[in-house]
Amino acid sequence: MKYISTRGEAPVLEFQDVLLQGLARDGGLYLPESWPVFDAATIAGFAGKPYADVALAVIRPFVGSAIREADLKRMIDEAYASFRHSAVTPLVQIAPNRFVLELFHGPTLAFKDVAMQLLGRLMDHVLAERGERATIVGATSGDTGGAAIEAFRGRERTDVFILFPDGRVSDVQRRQMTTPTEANVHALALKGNFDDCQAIVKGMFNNFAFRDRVGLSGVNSINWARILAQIVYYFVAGVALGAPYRPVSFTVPTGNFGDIFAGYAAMRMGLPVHRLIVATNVNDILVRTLETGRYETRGVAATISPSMDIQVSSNFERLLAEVHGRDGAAVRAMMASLAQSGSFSIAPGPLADILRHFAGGRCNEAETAATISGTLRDTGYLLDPHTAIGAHVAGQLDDGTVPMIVLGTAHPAKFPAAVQAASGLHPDLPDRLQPMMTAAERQTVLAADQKAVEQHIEATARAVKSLA
Ligand SMILES: Cc1ncc(COP(=O)(O)O)c(C=O)c1O
Ligand SMILES: N[C@@H](CCOP(=O)(O)O)C(=O)O
Repeated sequence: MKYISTRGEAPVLEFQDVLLQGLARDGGLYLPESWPVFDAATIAGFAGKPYADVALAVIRPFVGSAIREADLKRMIDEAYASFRHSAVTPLVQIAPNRFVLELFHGPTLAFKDVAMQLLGRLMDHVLAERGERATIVGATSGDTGGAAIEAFRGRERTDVFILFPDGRVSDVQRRQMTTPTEANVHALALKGNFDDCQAIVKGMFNNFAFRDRVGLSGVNSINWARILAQIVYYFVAGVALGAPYRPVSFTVPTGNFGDIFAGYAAMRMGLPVHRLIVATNVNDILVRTLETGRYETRGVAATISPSMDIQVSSNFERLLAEVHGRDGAAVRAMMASLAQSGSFSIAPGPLADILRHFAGGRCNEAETAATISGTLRDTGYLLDPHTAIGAHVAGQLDDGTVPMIVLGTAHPAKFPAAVQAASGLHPDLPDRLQPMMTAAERQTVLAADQKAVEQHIEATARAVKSLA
């Protein structure tokens, strides 16, 4: 399988290089040259199979001959053995024809583990084969950072630097990043918001001299392998509820558009998907875009669903590339307008294409809290604030024709203050995570300034390398 950039001007790459690159050198995001398509019999055959077996079947066509099948299988088996539920991503029914797909049974209690546990192993494998090291960077609004650090801590071939907005993540999220003691882990608290962190990460990828000097790799969902691993659970959930013989719908708590783009990919690969519903908090740029065809950034408000406090939604560019027939010039024009004026418009044809599959709804702070308390009262099920946004929007937009699957993106114990305020219940962390709540923290506070971050990384990454 070959990969091309959404902006059409970066080298065409094989899987191993896409895995290590992160952002394409033209500033775009990599997409597979074509979508592998499974026939109905193949999809039906996923029913009842272990998660890791479905993962191998879904992921293998994208990897091709880049990694030996036995190695790929071993890494997938190991990645999902680290999950605390035998189904890996179980479905729980919360209402007639409505389900939560629990994606938070991995080591850091968020859906990011599903991809990151595999990504860490894949990167290590490719780096070892090449005899190389990499400097991993990531921007986080809370969950990607902890999952990345968990996946890469102590790995010899990588130093991992995570940029997070100081004071804007939950205590649990921060401690997941600041308490690991391994020398290759670096938590950077930036004086800004998530969009500042993400812009600095992208800026570092666009600084080719720096990028090449430190061997930069990215673990945000700009990295295709992140999306790839997330496609799997759409198939697993879909077949559990009747696909390919009947369609299903998904409502996805959305920020960077990575998770829901994985659902779009599953649909392109043959999964019958009735609708993909984007659910946002009050930072609703994507919902406004679906309503008006105009993508327009505004300030970011801090909410009780901090992981979704995002304006610049990276993976929307992948969808734009799809609905513009992979026309790199069209994507470049929209992204240039975004960089210059903070906005761009989508032409009526591509917008209609998007709206054939996607709908969107928003959920404010009071509605989030009311959904947590109402769902607990009616069903006994405790939602985290992000999943609650999905549940609320599903309630608004579900047309009731097919099973609706709400993606359960985090465990409520990651956001105990918000959950307790809404429901009166204090969700406890699992015992294995309790020690970090009293462990010493280690972080570096920096201005939200690309140069400052680059200088810190260059100095620190070299120091760690010279110890290795
Ligand atoms: C708990 C949680 N829910 C939802 C999201 C949004 O997912 P995405 O950025 O893939 O749209 C995130 C962050 O990415 C998250 O951490
Ligand atoms: N919500 C995310 C933001 C980064 O998203 P990613 O999927 O692009 O890594 C987080 O929790 O960090």
